[in-house]
Amino acid sequence: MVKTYSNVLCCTSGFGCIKVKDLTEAHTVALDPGLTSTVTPLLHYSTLNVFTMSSLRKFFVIGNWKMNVNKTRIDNIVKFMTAASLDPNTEAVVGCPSCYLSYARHHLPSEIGVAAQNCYKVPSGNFSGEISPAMIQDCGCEWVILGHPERRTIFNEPDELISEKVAHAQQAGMKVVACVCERKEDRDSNRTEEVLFRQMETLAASISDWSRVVVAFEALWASGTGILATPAQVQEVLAKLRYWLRHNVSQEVANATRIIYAGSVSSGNCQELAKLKDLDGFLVGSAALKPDIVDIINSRSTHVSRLINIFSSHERLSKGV
Ligand SMILES: O=C(CO)COP(=O)(O)O
Repeated sequence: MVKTYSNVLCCTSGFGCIKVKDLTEAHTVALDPGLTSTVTPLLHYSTLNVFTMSSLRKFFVIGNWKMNVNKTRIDNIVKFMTAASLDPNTEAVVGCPSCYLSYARHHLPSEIGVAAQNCYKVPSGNFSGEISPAMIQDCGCEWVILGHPERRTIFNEPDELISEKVAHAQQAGMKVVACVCERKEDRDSNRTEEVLFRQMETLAASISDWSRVVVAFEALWASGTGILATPAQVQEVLAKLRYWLRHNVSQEVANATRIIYAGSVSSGNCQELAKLKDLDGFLVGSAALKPDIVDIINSRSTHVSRLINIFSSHERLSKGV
């Protein structure tokens, strides 16, 4: 029996990640008798995990609370996030209003990161109403969301200012969720690529350490509008962003950088989206205030479990059991 899977790597937790074959995105693995003999020894480990290429980038889910929480609501979110079993293969972070950063950090388990939703471009000074990366770190938090679509569109933050903020946050040692977005009029006028690539260009100019950056793409036309982006639409844009990284930064950065999607992600659509080849997680708004965020954090585990099952049944078949 010959089965073909795309971009499959096998890994045992005891031995770290073992590449079955040096796969590029274009390769496929044929589980014919020749290759099966290479794969089979690995299948004997009980802790076998099977990953797609995209799983080399740890799945990343950030629930952005925006301006929708108070202490009581945070307590409630902390309760259901703490009680749930969260997939350890997902890096989970919450985006918290600045006045509650310390409170959220204090109450959430340390495995869940806390991000500020914005910051300014200098460490301190006479900038009423602003906070700095140093202040966020002083609250025990290591992440910041910059260039969020609401900052870009409601507060008219230009690319250049966002770029300066990213540069300073990186210099200060923060991890950054750098956002790019597409409006309905961009899509309607076929300007998606042009608009996103322009945003990527100004962002990239300010990034000194890509290993501490997650790129978030938001389809603004699919956020709070009742219109959902189809998986094909999401994949198309994420692939374009990865292409941009490959051609304008490097192959390594394109392979390693997590690109996540935002726009009405829910417990209903997350599993389907989580299978997309270039999707490495989600930036979640309204569903982050509800227990749905747990399903979204766990949306990949079902996919991985399914792959493990496929391999387990193949192993049983090859043993004739
Ligand atoms: O802006 C967003 C996350 O920051 C997206 O919000 P929704 O998930 O509510 O569409």
